[in-house]
Amino acid sequence: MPDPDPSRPDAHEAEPRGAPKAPVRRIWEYARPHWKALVAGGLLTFLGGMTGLVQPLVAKAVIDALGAGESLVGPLLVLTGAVIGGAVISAAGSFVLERTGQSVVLGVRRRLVSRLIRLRVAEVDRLKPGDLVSRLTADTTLLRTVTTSGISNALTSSVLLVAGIVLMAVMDLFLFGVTAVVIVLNVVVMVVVLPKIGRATEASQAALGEMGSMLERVFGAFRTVKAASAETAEARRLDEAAERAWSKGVAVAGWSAVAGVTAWLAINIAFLAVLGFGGARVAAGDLEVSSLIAFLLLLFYLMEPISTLAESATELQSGLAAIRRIDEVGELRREDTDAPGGGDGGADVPGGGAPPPDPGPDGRRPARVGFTDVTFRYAEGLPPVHHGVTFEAAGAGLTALVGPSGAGKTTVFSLLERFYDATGGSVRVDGVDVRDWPLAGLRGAIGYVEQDAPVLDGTLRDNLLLAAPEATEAAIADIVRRARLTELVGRLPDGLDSAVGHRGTTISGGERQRVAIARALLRRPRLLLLDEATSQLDAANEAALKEVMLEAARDTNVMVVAHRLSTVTSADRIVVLDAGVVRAVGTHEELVAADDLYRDLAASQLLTTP
Ligand SMILES: Nc1ncnc2c1ncn2[C@@H]1O[C@H](COP(=O)(O)OP(=O)(O)OP(=O)(O)O)[C@@H](O)[C@H]1O
Repeated sequence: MPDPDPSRPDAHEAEPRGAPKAPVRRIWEYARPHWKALVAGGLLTFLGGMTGLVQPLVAKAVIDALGAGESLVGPLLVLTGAVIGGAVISAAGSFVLERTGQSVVLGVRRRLVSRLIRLRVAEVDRLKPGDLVSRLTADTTLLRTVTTSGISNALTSSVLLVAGIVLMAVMDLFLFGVTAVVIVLNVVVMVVVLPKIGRATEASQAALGEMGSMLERVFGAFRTVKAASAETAEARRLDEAAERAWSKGVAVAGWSAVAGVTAWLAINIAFLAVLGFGGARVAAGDLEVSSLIAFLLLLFYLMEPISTLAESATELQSGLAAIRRIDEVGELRREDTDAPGGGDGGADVPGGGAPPPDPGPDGRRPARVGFTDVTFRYAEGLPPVHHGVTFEAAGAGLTALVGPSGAGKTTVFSLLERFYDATGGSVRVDGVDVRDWPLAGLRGAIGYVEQDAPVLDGTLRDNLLLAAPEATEAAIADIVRRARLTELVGRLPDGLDSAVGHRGTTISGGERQRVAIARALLRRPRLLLLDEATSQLDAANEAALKEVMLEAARDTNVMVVAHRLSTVTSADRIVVLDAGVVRAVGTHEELVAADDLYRDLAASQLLTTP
């Protein structure tokens, strides 16, 4: 048996994370796998844009030809070709970019799903699932805009702008100087406005996430909300969050408008300035009219790249806000629940590398469970739940955990499933510390029925097969019979293929517990953990399932948490937990004779007289 090493939990902790990367680099990391498509789309858009650049030059040629009395056919044909060709190329470019944006989002969503589904239980306990959902949906959608139009538009507009500026400088250095002053002023305004857009977008997305969490809270306890007549109060909370999202959205709109109008004003002021100064120079005979017209056309042509650049910068800020929220999910600790060779290998809580212990010739050897001096607290700052729990539950048989509410019984199961790691001592299955088991192997050996026996949205069959997707029809039929589900299956319109509703809303609490027990048994576990699994059953069904439990205990290590001692009087051993320590272990008769707390518990349930 490996000796517990107090420093060990740290060995399983996350590697220290590196310094946070610059957000623009993060955008590039998302886009990098698609760089070829991005370059292709960007090039097409750029080419489409360049055809526009030809237009002022051809217009100058047309005017010059008019003045010289030459034919207009050639320049007009070139102009028409440039317009049509430019339109087709631009459309192709925009499709390629849009497709790339969708692919980037797909990649991000896949990565997020893979991370979310593998989060540590402790992380999900403290987070709000509604907010996580909004990160997967709303924030990734925001990212799409950046990677579609944002990056490539910014690049192509910059190139077009530079090309236009060079052309201007070549055409007339003085007028170019006038234009440059106006454009620099525009850039200064942008530098001030853009970070405000980023911050407002992030706050707006956070408010959306908050709405998701609130909705989840309401639908998670819908009947309670109704019964408490709390609809109005809950709706008000949702309204407030919606208003927060609205006000931040309005702020984004306001700052985006400032950015847009600044770009527009810059071009128009530049136009007026060029018209004024250029007109004066034409009047003085220093500049040809055609050159002034071409310069003005060029200026108008640059209006589009400049406003696109402003738009892209705005989108980029929104995308960065989304990336910050998406990246926060990457910071959460997750576990390696994949079979060896599976997963992405980057888990913060890896399963141990030791080969799982031999499960016996038929894969059904009952597991041995051992706790030695286990200490545990749920989080820093919270009081310890276990103060040194020690007990053995080896081989086949029924072990019951009893004790007052809050004594730490469910926590014993959570440590066995490795939802949490003990802070000290050792939790062993088959003599191997659970941290040394591959996680998938450990959980594969265990069947677990949670306290509130959740049923997932889907059919009854989906629910039974959740932990044992390969189970045969015969095995399912056998489990249905043993878990006393035959009557339910017969009553449901489509038998096993009937939907059981969101959280099992169309079946009763007792039926839900039986479905959960059947699901755990179908897996043919070597260790079966039942947490208050029969608390909602009527006397007849409880007696029947007690039979099932005892039958399973013949070749499985079955551990049950029970408040109703009637369920466990025939257990092979009863572990009495009180305030995080094991105060006694024995059979019912031994404990009634030797342990005051157990005797009181038994007496209060009329099993014995004090
Ligand atoms: N996820 C959690 N985060 C923080 N504290 C928790 C968490 N789960 C349980 N606790 C606390 O740990 C203590 C032990 O809880 P546990 O559920 O193990 O008790 P229990 O003996 O199973 O109780 P019950 O019989 O009422 O189900 C309780 O004080 C509880 O409030």
